[in-house]
Amino acid sequence: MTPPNSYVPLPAVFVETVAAAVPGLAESLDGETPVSIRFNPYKPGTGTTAGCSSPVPWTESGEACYLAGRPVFTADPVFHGGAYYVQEAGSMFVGWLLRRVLRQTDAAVPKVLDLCAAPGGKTTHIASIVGPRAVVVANEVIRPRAKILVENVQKWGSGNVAVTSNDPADFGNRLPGFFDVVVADVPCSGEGMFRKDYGARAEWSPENVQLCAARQRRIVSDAWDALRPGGTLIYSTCTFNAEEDERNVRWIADSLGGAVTEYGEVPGEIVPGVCGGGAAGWHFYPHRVRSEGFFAAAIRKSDGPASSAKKNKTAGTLIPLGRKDRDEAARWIDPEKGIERFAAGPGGMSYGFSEPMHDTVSALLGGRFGLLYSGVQLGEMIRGALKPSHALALYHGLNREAAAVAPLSEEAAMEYLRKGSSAALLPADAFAGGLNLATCRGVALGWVKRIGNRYNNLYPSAWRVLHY
Ligand SMILES: C[S@@+](CC[C@H](N)C(=O)[O-])C[C@H]1O[C@@H](n2cnc3c(N)ncnc32)[C@H](O)[C@@H]1O
Repeated sequence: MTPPNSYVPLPAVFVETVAAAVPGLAESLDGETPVSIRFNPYKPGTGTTAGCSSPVPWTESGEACYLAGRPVFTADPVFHGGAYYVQEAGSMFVGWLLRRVLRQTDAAVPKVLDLCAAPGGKTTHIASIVGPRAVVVANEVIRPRAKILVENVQKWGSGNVAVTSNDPADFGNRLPGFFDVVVADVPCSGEGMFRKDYGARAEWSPENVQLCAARQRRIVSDAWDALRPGGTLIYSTCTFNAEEDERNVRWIADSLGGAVTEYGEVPGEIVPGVCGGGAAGWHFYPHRVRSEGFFAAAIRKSDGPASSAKKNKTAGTLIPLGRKDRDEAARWIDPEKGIERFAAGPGGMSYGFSEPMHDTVSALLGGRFGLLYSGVQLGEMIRGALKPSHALALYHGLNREAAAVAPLSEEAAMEYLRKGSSAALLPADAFAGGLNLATCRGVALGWVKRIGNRYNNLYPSAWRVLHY
């Protein structure tokens, strides 16, 4: 058996076919991998900018940067508080496209479906761009991966994401015309990862490319009806070959009914894919840009009536909190951050939603979607008092007046994230009596409850930082 990431040569057929068509590509796949991070605009000024070397050219000012080296991210407390996301630079181009798509949409509050969403790189980026009152439905069909997606969504703390775990066809069948934008970051043959992941080289074969291309077409066509007429599909892969990239884009436009959108002003090093005579999508080649391989395209769905054949008319029911519980819930939330509805959810938990998120969650429940998370999980309401959940601690709109704030040093914060209680690193007098919000460099990390000279570290056991 090949040990993890031990050297594997580039597949010969790949070199002779895909790479031969792009001079310089094969050589670049043995070079250094750039490291880049994207900051959380909902938690401004809290990420580490110290290691930034230069901005990622296709992002907005201050949105993302390359780092001079690769720090141990797990040893940085604010990484666990969602201050930034470690994301491949090319993948951030989805944000570049989304901004242009949204400028052309007439939807006042856009609804975006991120169809293949785990672990959440694009989801957190989309949630940052669309604003707190818009709605992102992040879907991941594979359950264990969907759990990681929930964790990353909670850490990001934007409050505008619902997480589902469904087959793409469920969206096409049960929510026709619901979304203004669908992002399909489809599973692919991973040629763009050949530089940093030798496992991807070992798994590559021409047959697998064909299988991936067919699966990608199936995923997109299954979900296509969920996109409203005039809405836009953003299609992306982390591979170079035309089967999964340009040819699939052409197939989507021709067979499903849409037009490939062109945008000017793209940074020059990004190579437009050529398809059917016109530009169709953009290629990120590692010998041209500081990025792993990536491809993205935007396809505007033709105007026409929304499909309604299989429309599910039953809206799900969210049970609103009674007045007293609602007042208690509202006390924990900054009223400026757009949470307008409070409802009881599964497991005795209470949730906060913007109005558009409330409507979306109702539609998802009505369509019997596997809803794993939505809006802001507030916590458990026990006899009129909220026992706040961990997700609320990480929500950017938490009212910091609702509990004492305990600012921790880096060392103390790491001890907290280890779920430790060392008297030397994390003494009880770091906390006020009762409930405390543990923070580091202003970023919320989680809750601590102090009773007398003892305290309970309430960081979730499942998230405990074990190695760094
Ligand atoms: C390229 S990854 C997504 C990465 C993610 N968008 C991000 O930026 O963090 C593709 C995802 O598609 C999921 N997937 C695999 N098979 C699928 C299928 N048949 N339908 C939908 N999604 C699938 C994988 O589990 C994986 O999470």
